[in-house]
Amino acid sequence: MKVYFCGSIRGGRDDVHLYRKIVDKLQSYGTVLTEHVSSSELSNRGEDATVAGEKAIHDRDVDWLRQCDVVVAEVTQPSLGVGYELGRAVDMKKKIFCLFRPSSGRSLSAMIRGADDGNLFVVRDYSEDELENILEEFFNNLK
Ligand SMILES: O=c1[nH]c(=O)n([C@H]2C[C@H](O)[C@@H](COP(=O)(O)O)O2)cc1CO
Repeated sequence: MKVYFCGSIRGGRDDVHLYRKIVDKLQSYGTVLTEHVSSSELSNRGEDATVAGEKAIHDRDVDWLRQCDVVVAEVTQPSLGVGYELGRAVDMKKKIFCLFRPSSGRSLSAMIRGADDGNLFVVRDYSEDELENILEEFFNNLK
C-alpha cells in the first residue's frame, strides 16, 4: 500500500514530532511516499528549492498523490500546501483521512471539516495519546 502523508512545512513546523509519530505508524502499513514531511531536519523553508525547484516539488508531489492508495493528513497547523493537496486528492477520488487536535485551541477550516462525507473524506478529532489506536482502526477498516 502506498500512503501519501500531508503535514505543514512552510505553514510552520510546530507539530513535526507528531508527524514523525504518524509516519512511523503508517510505515507499518505500507510505503509512505512523503516521509520527508516528518523529518526534524526539514525546516519551514522547505526542501532545497535550489536543487529541486518549486515546480519539481509540486510536480513530484502531485504525481505521488496520483500513485497513492490513501491520503493521511495532520491538519491542525494550517498549511496552504496541505489544503491544496487535499483538494487535488478529492478530485482524484482518493480515500482521505484528516487528523485534527482540538486541544490546539484552533478551529479547523470549514473547507476541510465540511468536506467530510463519512466515506472517502473523513475528519477525525484526536488527542496525541489516541493516535496509534485511531490509525489502527482506520487501516483495519480499509481492509
Ligand atoms: O518543500 C516542500 N516539500 C513538500 O513536499 N511540500 C508538500 C508536502 C506537505 O504535505 C505540504 C506542505 O505545504 P506548506 O509548505 O504550504 O505547508 O506540501 C511542501 C514544501 C514546501 O512548501
